[in-house]
Amino acid sequence: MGIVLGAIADDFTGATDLANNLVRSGMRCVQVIGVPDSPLALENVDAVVVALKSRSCPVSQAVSESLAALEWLQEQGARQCFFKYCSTFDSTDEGNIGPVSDALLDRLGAAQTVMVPAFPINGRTVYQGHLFVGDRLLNDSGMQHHPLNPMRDADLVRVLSRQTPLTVGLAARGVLAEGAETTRRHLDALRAQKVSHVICDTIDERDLEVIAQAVVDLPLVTGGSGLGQALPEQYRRRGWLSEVAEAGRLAPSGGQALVLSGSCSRATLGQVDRFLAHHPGYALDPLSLAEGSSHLQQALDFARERLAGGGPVLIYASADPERVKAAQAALGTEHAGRLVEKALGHLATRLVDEGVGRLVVAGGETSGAVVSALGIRTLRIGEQIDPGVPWTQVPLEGDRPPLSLALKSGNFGGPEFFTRAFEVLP
Ligand SMILES: Nc1ncnc2c1ncn2[C@@H]1O[C@H](COP(=O)(O)OP(=O)(O)OP(=O)(O)O)[C@@H](O)[C@H]1O
Ligand SMILES: O=C(O)[C@@H](O)C(=O)CO
Repeated sequence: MGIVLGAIADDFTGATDLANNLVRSGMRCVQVIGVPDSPLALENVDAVVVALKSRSCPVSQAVSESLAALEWLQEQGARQCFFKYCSTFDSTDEGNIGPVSDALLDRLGAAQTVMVPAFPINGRTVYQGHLFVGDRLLNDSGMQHHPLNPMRDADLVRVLSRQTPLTVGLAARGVLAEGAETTRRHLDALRAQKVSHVICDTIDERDLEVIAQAVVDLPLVTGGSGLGQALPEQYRRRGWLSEVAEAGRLAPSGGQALVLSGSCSRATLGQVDRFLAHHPGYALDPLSLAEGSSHLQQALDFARERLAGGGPVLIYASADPERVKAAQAALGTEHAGRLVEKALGHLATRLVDEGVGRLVVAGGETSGAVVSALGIRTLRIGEQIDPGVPWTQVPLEGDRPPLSLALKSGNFGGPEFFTRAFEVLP
């Protein structure tokens, strides 16, 4: 018997977020970085999340990597496929949510999928197809300033329709309120009208349960990690899960404590400010990084000195929208981002080599860069720090104890996240 759920996540923090919710709902889950090129031991595993870095790359690359992940997950016997993207629907008019979903549907020979980005516990809800972050519409939530994929429209039917030639429809709250059977019939009716993508309203956990029940037999579901919290119960009812697993407890960790932040999201900016009130931090500036290696060397020296003094230490490129815009105007958006990601990846490898054993990374793209630089292939999910962000554990080479690693999505975590993370760790 193969795995029950095979998930493809378009970034690394998103993958960890989904894996965290699956584990908390009782699935035994492994997260892998990229499509594995060697066989994995998957006994006693119910779900595998393949973490890609396909959110902001060219469409053709996102499609081909996602299809390769699907093929691998099918080889592992996955009964259902889950395309995980951001709860703030991060994408542009070109993609990648639409084209990747289209390609997955086509490869699976399926006529329809649902789009369920909501994550109510973290304030992401959808009503009449409009995405809210807390009490703000998406386009007024700070996401309109995102460095790579500014979200300037909260109407997801409209947003997705710009990304796909297929027809996009809506399962509105009124339908969900009638229960799973009515929702399933609504999906069937839309399918008969050739609606391939159905944006689902979701205002609370109950809606997620209804959706999960209505879509458990679809070959492909898509969305945020909220749906991942509700699906395991449906798999259990189908008898597909053999036992209720407990979220793994990680071995106690040691080593120096470091935070690397490349996220410019509103929540991260607040967390950076709070951390700096009591702890040392060094600001990386893309314009100075572009001038040569001395700025990065200064950051490294700063971190070494402060880590030796006991830490935790923060190195951050996180900056307000004006400063991000200025750097992007001078360097180009992609180049500015790449300079920052490369610098943080370099700091991570050097400082982990030198004794950092507890590492928090903020930002999805940033996490992708850091995890790739560290050559990490698989992650074990451990204690949750805040909703959507668990500690994970990664084996290190030689006889070194494993690295404790937390990958924080830009807008996740409470204001004191960067200090709280180290308090939660055993
Ligand atoms: N000062 C800066 N100027 C320009 N670009 C920056 C700056 N600081 C960070 N960046 C880039 O902005 C991007 C931020 O994306 P990232 O995914 O890491 O964070 P996020 O969007 O807040 O997180 P998430 O995707 O989890 O919501 C990265 O590519 C990063 O390198
Ligand atoms: O869904 C979310 O908000 C996160 O898991 C994420 O993908 C941010 O990068």
